[in-house]
Amino acid sequence: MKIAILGVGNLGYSIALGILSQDQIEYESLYLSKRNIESLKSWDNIPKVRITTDNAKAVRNSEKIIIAVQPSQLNSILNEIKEDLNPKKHTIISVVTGRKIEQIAEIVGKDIPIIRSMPNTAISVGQSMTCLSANGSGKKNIECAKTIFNALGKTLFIEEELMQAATVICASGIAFWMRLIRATTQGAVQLGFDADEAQELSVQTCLGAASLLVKSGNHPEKEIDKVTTPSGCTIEGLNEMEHQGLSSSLIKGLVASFEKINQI
Ligand SMILES: NC(=O)C1=CN([C@@H]2O[C@H](COP(=O)(O)OP(=O)(O)OC[C@H]3O[C@@H](n4cnc5c(N)ncnc54)[C@H](O)[C@@H]3O)[C@@H](O)[C@H]2O)C=CC1
Ligand SMILES: O=C(O)[C@@H]1CCC=N1
Repeated sequence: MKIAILGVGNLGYSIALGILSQDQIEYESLYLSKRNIESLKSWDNIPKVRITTDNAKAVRNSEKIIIAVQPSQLNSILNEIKEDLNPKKHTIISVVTGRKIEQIAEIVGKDIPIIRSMPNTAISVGQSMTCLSANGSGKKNIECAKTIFNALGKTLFIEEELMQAATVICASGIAFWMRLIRATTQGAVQLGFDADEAQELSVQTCLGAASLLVKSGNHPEKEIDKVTTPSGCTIEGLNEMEHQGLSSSLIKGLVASFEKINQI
């Protein structure tokens, strides 16, 4: 596979880190393109990696074109590369929030295979949850996107109309889970732990809770039932959190995020 990432900012950088650190992705070349390449200078010596500001050159020398720019930058980059795109050679994989496959096809043409993808920043450590959707010709090439993103976490193919919801749950979700971890860390400090220990306790417990569900496939309440001793401290804490609106505030936050994303 010859891969290009156009727009190596927060997410593009995380994807590049993930590709470079996973041996399941066999790439012949990885072109990394951004406007100011100063921050990527140290990557210049990595075998098969090419750093450039020339998007068209990156496209000419690649097959899978991952576009990771801000929504407002998308049209200009598509206009820059459209003459170099060939439907028999290229697949566009856009991770741009809120921009539909149809909007990309309007600029590059309907024949170009287009895959819309929504990973999250945990892709840099091979633990992304990545949702994918595609146009007609993109669907034929979906395996290449799955090869990349399955090596960097898990993937789910979804209808494109669910992509905004997936963005909130999975991409913004990283920030939401970070806040929950931070809050439990703050609680642990208040209860007597040093900050470093508090974070370790919180993070490992979070990982343990997620791992229990991954391994068992159980509903969270089944695992909660195992922890909540009758009249015990867990149910006391849990009920107080719910009286204060824990589940309700999380759901309202997700819905607010979803409403905002539809305006982007
Ligand atoms: N940060 C995140 O967790 C996630 C971001 N996204 C989406 O991914 C996209 C990128 O987000 P970020 O990485 O956070 O943005 P960013 O602003 O950090 O990165 C964008 C990069 O593209 C470069 N760029 C802009 N125009 C260019 C051009 N014409 N040619 C080459 N490079 C160009 C910029 O210099 C910058 O390095 C956005 O659409 C965002 O909504 C999606 C999922 C998660
Ligand atoms: O906050 C945002 O708008 C972008 C989309 C998902 C993650 N970051």
